Amino acid sequence: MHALNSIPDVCPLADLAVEALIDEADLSPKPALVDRRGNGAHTDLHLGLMHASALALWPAFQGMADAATQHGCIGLPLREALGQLGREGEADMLRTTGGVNTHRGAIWALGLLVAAAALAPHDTGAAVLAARAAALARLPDRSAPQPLSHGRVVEQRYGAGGARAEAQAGFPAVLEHGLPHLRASRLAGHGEQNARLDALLAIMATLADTCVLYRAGPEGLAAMQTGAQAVLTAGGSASLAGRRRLHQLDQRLLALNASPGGAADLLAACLFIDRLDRGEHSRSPA
Ligand SMILES: CC(C)(COP(=O)(O)OP(=O)(O)OC[C@H]1O[C@@H](n2cnc3c(N)ncnc32)[C@H](O)[C@@H]1O)[C@@H](O)C(=O)NCCC(=O)NCCS
Ligand SMILES: Nc1ncnc2c1ncn2[C@@H]1O[C@H](COP(=O)(O)OP(=O)(O)OP(=O)(O)O)[C@@H](O)[C@H]1O
Repeated sequence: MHALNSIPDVCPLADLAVEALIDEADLSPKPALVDRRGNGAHTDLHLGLMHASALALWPAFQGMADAATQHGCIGLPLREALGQLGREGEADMLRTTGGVNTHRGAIWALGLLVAAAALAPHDTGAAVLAARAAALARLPDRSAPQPLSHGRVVEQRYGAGGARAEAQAGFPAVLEHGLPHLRASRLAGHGEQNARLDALLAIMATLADTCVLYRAGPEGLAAMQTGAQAVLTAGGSASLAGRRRLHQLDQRLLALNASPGGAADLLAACLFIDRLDRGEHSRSPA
């Protein structure tokens, strides 16, 4: 276990991961998710809890960066060290939130990406970074317990691969959808918040989000994907027509209790990858 008062110096990679989580939580208006307006479809979450959880994860991300630096290459020893650190991070999260799952998927995605960045701190372009994270995710972790998580239930019921498959494939939802939309919206002058919302919507439009599948089944998933695409087709978050569609999507997902938590995690991963791709960690590697 890590103690916050034992943090040595500023760690850019762990800082970037925590900042990505806080930026994701603060982004508003997100459909059916916790944001500055409220709790979305979640009775047990609120923005303060998301912030506290994000901050509590700093030592776990720092530990993952350190482990990658120490091991120095992709292989089973590093994979198993990361698995242990990820589970400790989850325990830190649950202690902080009183048992509520605020960031399980995000610890997984960002943890792999932090380790991938620390392995080669001067080679953190989006594609190579995601490929290294994917290689780590594909390695088996012999010590991993196999609890019947919501993701496993949904995998058995609908064949959705969820957070594991997304990471093992190199985060296609981020690289092929989130990141291109983030940058296209910025280039179009839509403003940073609208660009981030468009990135989230682009991820939602294609993702098999196991949070949504667990809570609302295939009907909920279809509502999420078609509703998100409708916002983008109408002109995105910066347009009046897009904002109307976004409001309709929010109402529809709330009615279905369908919170796109997996898409939210991947938006945080997208913001992290974007900043590394732009060289924002180069002051000091880990
Ligand atoms: C792989 C994880 C996410 C467990 O996955 P599983 O699907 O069984 O769990 P669960 O139902 O709790 O879902 C996890 C979360 O993933 C997110 N998610 C849902 N769908 C998706 C998707 N398609 N893509 C990405 N993330 C998704 C959601 O936020 C969801 O809450 C993780 O908790 C885990 O096993 N960690 C072990 C520790 C480890 O190995 N860490 C090493 C790297 S840090
Ligand atoms: N802003 C956000 N609002 C809500 N969920 C988010 C947000 N950002 C990320 N998430 C992700 O959504 C997941 C929480 O979703 P959910 O509450 O459905 O989880 P669960 O533990 O599978 O289900 P339940 O709460 O029904 O037991 C977390 O893993 C978290 O990473």
